Amino acid sequence: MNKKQLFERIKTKKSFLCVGLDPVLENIPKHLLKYENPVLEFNKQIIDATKDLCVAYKPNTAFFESMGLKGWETLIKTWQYIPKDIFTIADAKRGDIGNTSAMYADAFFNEAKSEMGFDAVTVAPYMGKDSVDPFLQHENKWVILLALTSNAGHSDFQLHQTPGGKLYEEVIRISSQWADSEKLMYVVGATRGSEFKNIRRLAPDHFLLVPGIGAQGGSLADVCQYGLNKECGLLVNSARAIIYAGNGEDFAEKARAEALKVQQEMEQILESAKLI
Ligand SMILES: O=c1ccn([C@@H]2O[C@H](COP(=O)(O)O)[C@@H](O)[C@H]2O)c(=O)[nH]1
Repeated sequence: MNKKQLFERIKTKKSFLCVGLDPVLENIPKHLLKYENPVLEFNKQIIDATKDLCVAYKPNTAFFESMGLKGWETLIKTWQYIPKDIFTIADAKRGDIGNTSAMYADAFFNEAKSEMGFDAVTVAPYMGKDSVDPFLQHENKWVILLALTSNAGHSDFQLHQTPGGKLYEEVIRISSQWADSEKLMYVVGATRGSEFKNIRRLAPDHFLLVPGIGAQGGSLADVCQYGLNKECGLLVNSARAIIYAGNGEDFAEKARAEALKVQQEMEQILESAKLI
């Protein structure tokens, strides 16, 4: 899916919500345990309940990898279940020397080889251009580089002053020479509301993947005040606040109600910005 198509989906659905699929077996409703694969059933019901309200799904691979072989199989089946017109992000935070990154890229992009063809994968920029290039070489696929993360530890390195500015600013400035805004997005935490103005100065045209509303307490309004651009430019993720909105037999309805609240706020924001 290219940038234009992504913006079209956002306008059609009046939403830039990305639902995070971060399932934990111990947290899913007990009545699902009768299924052969309870986590897959949970994901399917969450997808069925929210697919008209969001434009993207973001499974974080850690939640699947932690379940061993069954988890990887669940990730594949979850990706396959997501409707093909919805943007898919493997939140895997990969990046290694070139030949290894090429294998990571195949793992998430090369459907013929790995049975998964995500639209995008999150990548750590720390090892530099040759670690990111193998992901960028895949046509019609996106790299989402970690820039300014939502966690408290973001200040340990990302805010460090370098001769060229803060380290995260250097990540954006240097990496934006590796690929344009048709292939590259950045992760910016919703908890970093005050930095969005600065980020838009460095990356006016790029889509930003924004985790941190919901369970982490970030504000959608603050993100949008400076984060929106002329093509929306935001995919705002929420996982726990949606997928665990309920844990009884009606968990999917509760998840839908929570996703609907976010979608309705997004619709108002898009209208006020005259993007729809
Ligand atoms: O800076 C970052 C980068 C990634 N994440 C991931 O996003 C989701 C957030 O989940 P919530 O339950 O909505 O808090 C999760 O997969 C994180 O690993 C992030 O939070 N911050």
